[in-house]
Amino acid sequence: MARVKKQQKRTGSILLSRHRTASGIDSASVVTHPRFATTSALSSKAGRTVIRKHHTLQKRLSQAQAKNDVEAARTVQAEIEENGGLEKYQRASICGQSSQRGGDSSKILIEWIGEIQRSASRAKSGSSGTTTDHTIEQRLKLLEVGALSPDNACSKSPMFDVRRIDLSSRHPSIETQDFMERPLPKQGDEKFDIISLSLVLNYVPLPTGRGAMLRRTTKFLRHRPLDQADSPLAGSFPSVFLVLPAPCITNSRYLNEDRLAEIMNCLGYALIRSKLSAKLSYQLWRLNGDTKRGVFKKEEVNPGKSRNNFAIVLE
Ligand SMILES: C[S@@+](CC[C@H](N)C(=O)[O-])C[C@H]1O[C@@H](n2cnc3c(N)ncnc32)[C@H](O)[C@@H]1O
Repeated sequence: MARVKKQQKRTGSILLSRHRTASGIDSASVVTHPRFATTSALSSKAGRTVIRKHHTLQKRLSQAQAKNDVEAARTVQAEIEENGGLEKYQRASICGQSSQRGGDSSKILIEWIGEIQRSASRAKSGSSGTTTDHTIEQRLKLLEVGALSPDNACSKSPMFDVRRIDLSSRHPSIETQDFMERPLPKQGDEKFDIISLSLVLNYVPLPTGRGAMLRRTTKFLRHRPLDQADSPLAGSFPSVFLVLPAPCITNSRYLNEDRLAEIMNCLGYALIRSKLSAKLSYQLWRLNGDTKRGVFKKEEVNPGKSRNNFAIVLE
């Protein structure tokens, strides 16, 4: 029993090292063995507590690391492990994805692509007088960053050819990889039509790390014949599917829809679809142009005592 406990703790610290890499603070490159743990259900309240605590501790860890405070970092890391580490956080997130608890965000992406196809079909038949059934000629190459399982809606859809990565894989079809360390594509066929960042940006503890993650997405997207005018998907891809907890946009001192749009526009993105539910903000951003070297600091855009501090900084 004691041995099992020790093993769990060690794994937790490996997972944390990978997380530190994600925030760009510690470049230690550690590859974990894939974990195929079964998911025992957590109650909704317990799951939310685990998730909230994990985020808070990760932020404290990053702050301690930024100050080179080794002792504080060690203490926080021990607390993260006590809280179950990334493994328990992922389990809690999987429970959150179940349809009883808000569901799988990739369903919204599929809905939107269906709408885009239908409106393109209508436009085309309106101009030619004939009805055209537009289907996607080529599957869309999707990079799912922060993939928890291969069973979500986008994985089941024939529309996509999905590549999945996560800091810690829970399934053989998910690669253990930090997106911030993924080698840059050397040629077009290593790029993607869509990158999904669903509840991943808010996992990154520091505002500068979030900006860097958004900037990095632009390097993995490709413009290809889908963009040609007769494709039903012209004007919609390549893009980033960005899902955030709603309060990151609706109740932050440092971020609102306008500020996010300014940041994304600076990176060359234009908003083509969005939806706000009670819990989540879903957005589809098309990469239109070149990234500019704009700088966005942590500036108050929405003052108020009851606001949160979620921010994105572009350096
Ligand atoms: C809340 S879960 C999101 C899961 C799922 N995408 C969803 O929408 O429910 C966040 C996941 O993002 C992963 N993640 C965070 N930063 C990452 C990075 N830089 N590269 C790869 N995965 C990352 C974490 O390991 C974690 O499993």
